[in-house]
Amino acid sequence: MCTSVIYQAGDSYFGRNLDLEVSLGQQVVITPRDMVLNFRELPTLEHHYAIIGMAIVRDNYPLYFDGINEKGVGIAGLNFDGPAHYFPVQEGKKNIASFELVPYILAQASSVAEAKELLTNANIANINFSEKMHAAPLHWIVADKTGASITVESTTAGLNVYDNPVGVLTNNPQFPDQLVNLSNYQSVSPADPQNTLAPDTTLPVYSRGFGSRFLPGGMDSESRFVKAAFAKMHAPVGNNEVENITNYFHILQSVEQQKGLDEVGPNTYEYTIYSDGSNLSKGIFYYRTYDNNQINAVDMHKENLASTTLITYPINDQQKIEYQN
Ligand SMILES: C[C@H](CCC(=O)NCCS(=O)(=O)O)[C@H]1CC[C@H]2[C@@H]3[C@H](O)C[C@@H]4C[C@H](O)CC[C@]4(C)[C@H]3C[C@H](O)[C@]12C
Repeated sequence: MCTSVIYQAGDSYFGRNLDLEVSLGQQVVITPRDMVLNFRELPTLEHHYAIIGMAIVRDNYPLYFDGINEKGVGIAGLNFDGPAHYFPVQEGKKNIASFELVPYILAQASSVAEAKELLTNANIANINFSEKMHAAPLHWIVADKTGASITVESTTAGLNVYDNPVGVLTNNPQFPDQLVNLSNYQSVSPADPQNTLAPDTTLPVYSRGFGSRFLPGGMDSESRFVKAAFAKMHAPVGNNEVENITNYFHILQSVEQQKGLDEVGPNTYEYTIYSDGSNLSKGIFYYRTYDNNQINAVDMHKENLASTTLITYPINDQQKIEYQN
């Protein structure tokens, strides 16, 4: 499972938890402005916005899991196994392979509104990256530095682009159903509840956090959607960048999957392999991993974004304990 969130705190922060049972060897990858981006069914982009995100590189192509661009737009792909449906190439449409959607949007959109425009008359085409690497069943959240966000889902009904009023995405079911489910939890609150059940009877509030008593806590995607929405909606705004990114990771940690809790096969467990969060205004990409709680950062503006070749940073996966004696 995965969870993605946009959080506004002066600047906006966007990223995700990547939950899977096996690490795919991802790296932090910068695609500079003048690296030629080829598409299977769309014109080549010789120049475009610079991109930073988590990806694997195959045949010199960045297969992004999630990323942001220098204009403050972010996008993440999350599993959508079952409802996801991609179509054959259709004449007269913008045919985008699912693995191209992240670079397609980030290379060209400077806002969610522009991303929507890019998606009009689009078709997510059922094109595999290679014989060995088949299209993954995904849906996507796109967000920008104003805090706006949309959800993009391609199902048998066609391509749906929904406004995302909560700025959260997990996995199944389809996005409108996630919002219906969220309604069930609208009375969940950081404050103590009002006794409307038996107002004339004294019912003790025997614990702090009583208002969040009915918040779901499972690993499943509906539970994570509700919990992440609650954590994000009530997250404090920090006084500076360090406080904000710290708050951001606390939101993601509220739905982090510890090893051993989500069995996806005999003795095989899905877990939060990495969490990342970017400052959409400053172009700084932060991440932590399951094995390394320290926050690491790559600032895209410290690289030559006018260059023509991919820039990669290996993941810093070693736990660093600061011994105090
Ligand atoms: C598995 C990842 C999503 C994580 C997630 O949502 N897990 C939940 C699992 S579940 O609901 O509980 O089943 C997705 C996110 C981005 C995906 C990758 C990116 O789309 C880039 C390429 C695209 C290629 O078509 C397939 C390999 C791939 C490298 C993808 C592998 C995998 O499907 C990734 C890594």
